[in-house]
Amino acid sequence: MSFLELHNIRKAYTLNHHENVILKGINLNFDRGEFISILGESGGGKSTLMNIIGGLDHQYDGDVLLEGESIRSMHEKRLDKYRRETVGFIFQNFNLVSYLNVLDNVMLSLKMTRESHAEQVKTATGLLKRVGLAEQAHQFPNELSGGQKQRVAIARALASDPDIIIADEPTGALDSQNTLEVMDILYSIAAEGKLVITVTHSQEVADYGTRIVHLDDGQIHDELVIGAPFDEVEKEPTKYRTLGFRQMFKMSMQHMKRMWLRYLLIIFGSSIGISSIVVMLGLGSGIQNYMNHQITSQVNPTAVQVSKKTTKVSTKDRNNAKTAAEYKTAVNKEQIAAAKAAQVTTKEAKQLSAIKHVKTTKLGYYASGVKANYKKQSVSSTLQTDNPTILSKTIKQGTRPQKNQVLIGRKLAKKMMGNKKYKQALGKTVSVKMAAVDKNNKSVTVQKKLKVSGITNSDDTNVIVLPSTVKAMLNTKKVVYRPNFGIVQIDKLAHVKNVEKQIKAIKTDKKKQMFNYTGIGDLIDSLNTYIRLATNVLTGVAGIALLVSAIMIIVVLYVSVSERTREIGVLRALGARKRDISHLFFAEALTIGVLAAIVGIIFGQGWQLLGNTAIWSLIKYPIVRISPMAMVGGMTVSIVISLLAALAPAHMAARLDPVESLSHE
Ligand SMILES: Nc1ncnc2c1ncn2[C@@H]1O[C@H](COP(=O)(O)OP(=O)(O)OP(=O)(O)O)[C@@H](O)[C@H]1O
Repeated sequence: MSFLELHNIRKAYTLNHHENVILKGINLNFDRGEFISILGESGGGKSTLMNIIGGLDHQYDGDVLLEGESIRSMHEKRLDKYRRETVGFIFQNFNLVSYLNVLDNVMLSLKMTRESHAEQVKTATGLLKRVGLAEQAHQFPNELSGGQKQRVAIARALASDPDIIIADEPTGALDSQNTLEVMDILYSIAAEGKLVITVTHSQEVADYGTRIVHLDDGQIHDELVIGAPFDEVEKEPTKYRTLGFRQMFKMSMQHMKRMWLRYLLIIFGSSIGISSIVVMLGLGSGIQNYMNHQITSQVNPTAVQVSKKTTKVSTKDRNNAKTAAEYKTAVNKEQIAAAKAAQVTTKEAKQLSAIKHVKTTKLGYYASGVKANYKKQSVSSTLQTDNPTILSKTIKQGTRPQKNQVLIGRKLAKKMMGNKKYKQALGKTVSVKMAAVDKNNKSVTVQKKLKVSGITNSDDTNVIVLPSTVKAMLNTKKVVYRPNFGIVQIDKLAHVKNVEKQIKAIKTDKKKQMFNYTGIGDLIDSLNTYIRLATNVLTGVAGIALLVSAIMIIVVLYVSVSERTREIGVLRALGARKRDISHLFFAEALTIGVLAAIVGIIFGQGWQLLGNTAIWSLIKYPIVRISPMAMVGGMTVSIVISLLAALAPAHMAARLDPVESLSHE
């Protein structure tokens, strides 16, 4: 059994329904230490045969046996391993990776060995020394002569220490001096006990071999042994591994660095989409915060004022009254009935407190038809006991009322002191007068002098006092203090709507709705929902920019695949797996995604600064607020979009046929 055996290899191409047979049954045996020259005319099928031996082409009849193992029946993974570990390719047109320097081109093969990085550099440097290129290690392929390029290719083929070196027209593009040098190197490789198979149409080159095989018209015409094979040399077994994502990522970086302008533009383009999304989200949350800030600076949205739902008081007596006295009595009765109906009891307050998410229920007293008298002026007012719906921040002068004190609306202060001097109302004494119903169901008027403790910024004539003040006022006429509203304090704005629903659901004994409520929590909640909706719509519109950037990434990656087709062929010939090839493009997409997101977020911050500075003089509030969540979201969207955009190009690259890739023009 020979080291490598070709059994009846037959290969045909079908073009326009016409079968063109290229190899017509090739039988050959090769051993280690042989330097085989396959000599033949152009178009005779030499390269086709090399691709079959090298495991790049498996569309043929017959078989290739490596130490008895059929290459034809090798599954993909084993075939990758065969190319990685057993075969080293040298091509007529060198096929160096243009964006890698000489050392990195040689290292490409070494990356598939388990040597440490330092060992790999040492091996690669040693190989470059051997082919006479130690000085050029850091030059790029376009800075080398043809002969130098081919020597780099030889060093790369040797790097993984393969058993077979396949050289397809290695001197085809070289002058005679370089041909001589390259053939000398190949000869020395064979002398180390490796199997070297070269393809040539030059008799002179073929004469370097230990055996010349004439291939013509797809057949072996004759074989000529012109030298003894070299002895096998014992060698240390090399440990191999596949190219990992890290390696492919590094290669992508090197490629992107070489093509920096293209990638800079695409990153810039994609970042516009990301920054628009981030800014839209920031604007949405900024507007929401601003509106909430504006509203909550005036009212407490989580406090709901609850009062009894007014039932119709019968006006029968009033309508039937015959005398003025009867009419007055009837009205008095109506007032008593209304006051009674409006009363909120402790038991009912407990019912309100029992609702989920209600923190407290505080009872208070409210009266309309109140008169606030100061000097000769009498101003119509409403009285209310102090409660959490009155926010301290609305008190612009003075403080909340203590006992026998009153907090008044700005309008009342203006009426008392005049528009310009209204602040002077602070500390003045106002006589507050209101009607009440006493124990004997008689309408009485109660009155008390109260000191102004503060002025609110609300434009009304309201007077706000402590319950104890009202109690004392009512007590002057022996009227019992009966609260007629409740303030329900809810734990969170989001629960306001639900609590309000439940307040509405509380029924009287007669199955009628018991309470009415006033509060703006549900309004704010609805407002927030609308703002969120508008933000989402705007973000969606900004997302169109992302769609455009996704298309740009797809186009750039397709261009990249097309430009790198040969490189893909070389990588496959060196033993890279399909997965490694697709990783090459996913790594590019990932880099674009991450960098576009970073640039987009920086742009977003810039827009935020610009927008907020521009609007500051107007509203004194930062209207754009890019949250960390929005930034994380922008980053995620950018990466996901880029990776999705890479799916098709990466898939296409991975599926490229190695032979076709290598012959790509
Ligand atoms: N993909 C293909 N489809 C159809 N025909 C092909 C294909 N690849 C190669 N051929 C044909 O196969 C024949 C052999 O090609 P091959 O490259 O093996 O020849 P060669 O002996 O290496 O020639 P050269 O020395 O010029 O490189 C040629 O006639 C070529 O036209």
